[in-house]
Amino acid sequence: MTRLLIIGSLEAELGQAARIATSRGARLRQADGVTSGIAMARTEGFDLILCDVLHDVSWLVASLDAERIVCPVVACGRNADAAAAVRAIQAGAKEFLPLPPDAELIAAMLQAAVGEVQGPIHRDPAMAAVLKRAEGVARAEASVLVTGESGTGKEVLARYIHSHSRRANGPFVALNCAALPEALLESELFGHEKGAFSGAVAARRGKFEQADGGTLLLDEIGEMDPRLQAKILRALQEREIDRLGGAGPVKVDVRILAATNRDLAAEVAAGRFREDLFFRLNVVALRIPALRDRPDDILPIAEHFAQRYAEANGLPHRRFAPAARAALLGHSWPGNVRELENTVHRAVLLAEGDEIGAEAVELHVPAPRAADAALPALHAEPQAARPPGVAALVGRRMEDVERDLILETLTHCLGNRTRAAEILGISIRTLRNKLHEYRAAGAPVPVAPGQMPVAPFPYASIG
Ligand SMILES: Nc1ncnc2c1ncn2[C@@H]1O[C@H](COP(=O)(O)OP(=O)(O)OP(=O)(O)O)[C@@H](O)[C@H]1O
Repeated sequence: MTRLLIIGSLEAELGQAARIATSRGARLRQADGVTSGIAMARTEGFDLILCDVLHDVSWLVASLDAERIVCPVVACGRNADAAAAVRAIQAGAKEFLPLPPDAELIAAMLQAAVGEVQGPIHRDPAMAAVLKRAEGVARAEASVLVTGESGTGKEVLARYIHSHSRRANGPFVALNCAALPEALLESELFGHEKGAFSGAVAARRGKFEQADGGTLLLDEIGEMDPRLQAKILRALQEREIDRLGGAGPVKVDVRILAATNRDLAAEVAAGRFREDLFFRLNVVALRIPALRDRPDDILPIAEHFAQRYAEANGLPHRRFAPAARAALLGHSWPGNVRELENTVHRAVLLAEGDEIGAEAVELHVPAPRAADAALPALHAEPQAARPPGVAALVGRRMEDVERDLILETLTHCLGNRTRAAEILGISIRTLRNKLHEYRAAGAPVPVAPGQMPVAPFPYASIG
């Protein structure tokens, strides 16, 4: 069920949008203005916010961002012209919905907000086996640990488990444990009371409370600090959490799914991950194979995205030409499904003619490990054995070379932070902190594919 917040008056066309959304199964809340909308978003989880352009969309997006409330905002307005759509997108809205509303468009938005409802697309027997196992465990209450390389579809599988569980009508809440520094992650997980720390201007429910009655996905759990691991363990064992600054424990009824692209058993052996928590999470383990190890999935997933991005960009649906299919099948997909999705998205936009030809399928050949490529060995070999290009770096500041290497690697990984951190051999948290610094200094930082605006109308892609 999609949890929708509408900011604006429900009289006239916006009320019509609200009726369409509820008839499609959305749970609706309404706020008269941005301030009350943000207050609601702080305490309740929403999958989507629809905001009338009569209100300050830009302030809404900036406030959500500042409070780290992750929720897509769709702006909507009457008598919409291209300029109104452009302004909304520039203000940070994900899409623009012209009023009066189109029922199909609202249905598509609701579906996109909760992700792939039909579950992972697959044809390969290796993936079919994983899904069969997932369905088998979905109805149990046990924790599930989903592992697999970055971009293989761990979150998609977690949603699939939730939608096949007894909790399907409850909320599905996901949190990326690598995205935040420890102190923020703690308040994000467990919530806080007003005044619990400087900056806690209002009380806020954490993800555990937001997921009450449903499922909480702890993504990239391998990155979590040991002190927080202990708190997660307590939440799992006692079924209660402590808000920061709270007077007493709060009961929560949450099923935990965890995902990681690390080898958690090895992390336990290395003393970086608590063994007791590992056993608690690893009651059922599901490993998603890399895309190169399930080649029969490549074309069905590519067709799916070709259709989806053609629709989203107002283009006709075209099939892949035989040479394009061969190119897709011949690639090793180091970025897995995320890379395939991005490649197909680009191919749909680049293709000319009645089919998507091989020339529109731009594939990135994996680079050698950055550490091998950029740095000379300690016991330097004779000049000729050095990686090419290193001599050209002499005279540059270490800091600048590091920044260029990080941004170049991220571009190579199509904006995928997890993959870039893997290649660079640094933690995702370090990578994110560095990107934050670079962005603050005005450097252009590549955007992750999942964050690329997908425009339902040709003009909404501007901004
Ligand atoms: N089988 C699939 N069918 C359709 N879409 C898929 C499938 N697997 C993955 N995707 C899409 O690929 C992208 C990456 O998937 P997802 O975020 O679930 O991967 P992940 O393994 O959790 O990545 P990370 O480790 O980087 O967090 C998403 O846009 C998702 O919708």
